Amino acid sequence: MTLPATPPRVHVRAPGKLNVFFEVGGVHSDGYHDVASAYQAVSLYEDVWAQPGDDFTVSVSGSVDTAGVPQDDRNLALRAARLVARELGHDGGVHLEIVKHVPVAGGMGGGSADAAAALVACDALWGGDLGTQGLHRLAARLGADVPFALMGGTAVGTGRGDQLSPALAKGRFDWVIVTSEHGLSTPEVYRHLDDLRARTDIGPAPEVPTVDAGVLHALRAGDPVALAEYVRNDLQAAALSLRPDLREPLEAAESSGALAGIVSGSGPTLALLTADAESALELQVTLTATGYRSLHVHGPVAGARVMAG
Ligand SMILES: C[C@](O)(CO)[C@H](O)COP(=O)(O)OP(=O)(O)OC[C@H]1O[C@@H](n2ccc(N)nc2=O)[C@H](O)[C@@H]1O
Ligand SMILES: Nc1ncnc2c1ncn2[C@@H]1O[C@H](COP(=O)(O)OP(=O)(O)OP(=O)(O)O)[C@@H](O)[C@H]1O
Repeated sequence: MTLPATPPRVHVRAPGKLNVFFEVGGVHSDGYHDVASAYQAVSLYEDVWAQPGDDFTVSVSGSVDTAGVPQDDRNLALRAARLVARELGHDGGVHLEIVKHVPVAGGMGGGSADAAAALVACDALWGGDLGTQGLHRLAARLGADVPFALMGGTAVGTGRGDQLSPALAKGRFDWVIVTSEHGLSTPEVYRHLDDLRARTDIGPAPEVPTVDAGVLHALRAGDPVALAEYVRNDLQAAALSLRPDLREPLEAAESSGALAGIVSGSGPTLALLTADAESALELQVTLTATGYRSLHVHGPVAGARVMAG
């Protein structure tokens, strides 16, 4: 007796990210800003399963509120799948099953992780061999954060944030993240920063955004205390202006043992740096008892990769 063939199914996991340091320069006519980012991939993951289908379809579930995630052609992972199909000349479709753990519109690049995972999954499913460079090229067409979700680890991103070079990081960094019920729109936060720069005294955009050498040194040394001196995010002023309620948990964290606290990317998730895993656990317990939704994560972790089974 022959058993019916099980359709092939590829499982890829991709990480969320924090911007340990983020400097924003001037804006171009296409609406994009020059940036300098020190990215770190952290242990909060998106899982994507890809299996052959007649059309391009997606289903989304997870441990976070997924109500804001489109399940049609606007879904970034589905757009990634279509790009791979076009690139490989593949004429079938795919069903993507996404299980999300990264907060939606939270500033941790969850949609970008889904897209990176879909690129890798579809390339594997259809027997393509796009390779690191081919995948990176497609990733950059999908969004500024997508190439880093492919690469993972710790890296410096310039240009739109998509021109990457790996950064050395020793050991692990323990972070507590504080999540919000409602997300922030990335373009709106960037626009608000431009507006604040034009109207207030927060200072002008840097001519050439650059990651401070102190950040790279602290990462290389595996020294969270030194890193705390340098963590910074230019989008923070805009995110806090749009969401003043974030000031309270930031202050609470800093008085409860965090070495430093910043808004992650375009927010509203907060990233709190701690000395080690034990301190992170203590901080998380304190913040949870105060009523904040918090999670302990660590970085760096690997980028999008195929999982066994
Ligand atoms: C805030 C960060 O998450 C930090 O890593 C990224 O800069 C945003 O990356 P992303 O969400 O992948 O961004 P995209 O989807 O490419 O762009 C969304 C919008 O964000 C703004 N954007 C994004 C990246 C960049 N360097 N400058 C920008 O001004 C633009 O308005 C753009 O239309
Ligand atoms: N697969 C996806 N997962 C989540 N959001 C998606 C996806 N595809 C499209 N989107 C849209 O993108 C928006 C931003 O989602 P995402 O969760 O990536 O935000 P983010 O983490 O703030 O992004 P970033 O930090 O890269 O700016 C969502 O509000 C949603 O409308």
